[in-house]
Amino acid sequence: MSKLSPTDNLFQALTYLADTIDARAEGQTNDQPSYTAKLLAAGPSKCAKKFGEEAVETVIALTSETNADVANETADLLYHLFVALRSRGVSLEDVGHALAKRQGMSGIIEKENRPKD
Ligand SMILES: N=c1c2ncn([C@@H]3O[C@H](COP(=O)(O)OP(=O)(O)OP(=O)(O)O)[C@@H](O)[C@H]3O)c2ncn1[C@@H]1O[C@H](COP(=O)(O)O)[C@@H](O)[C@H]1O
Repeated sequence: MSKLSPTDNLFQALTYLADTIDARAEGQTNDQPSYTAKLLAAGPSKCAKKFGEEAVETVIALTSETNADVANETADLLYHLFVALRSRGVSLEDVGHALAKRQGMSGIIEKENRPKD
């Protein structure tokens, strides 16, 4: 079997994480207490708050900590984002569609073409 590229690893890790969060949301555990289930049970506002806390920790790492710290904080951030999305019923496919619509479009031109208030 051919070796996975770093991109394949990231994709597989994100897919595995999303599937695990889905499983916890559906009550599947591995006979250990589940942090994901606890967070989801607390509701979307709590999930959003935790995501915000992790975002601040990621900003601090980006501005003043090591690259290894940045990678770890980013992993926390992605986990909490996925849980927050699940708590709101927004799927990764929904996010994928939003990203696909933007492909090939300059961010500067998109901003210039936004409806004016
Ligand atoms: N990637 C993660 C992950 N990243 C961070 N965390 C947890 O997020 C929590 C954040 O830490 P905090 O100190 O902010 O949490 P806290 O103080 O308990 O939070 P509050 O009191 O504010 O609610 C810690 O308990 C971390 O272990 C994660 N918990 C789970 N996962 C993944 O989700 C899978 C399922 O986890 P369980 O749902 O726990 O089985 C795991 O196998 C992992 O793959």
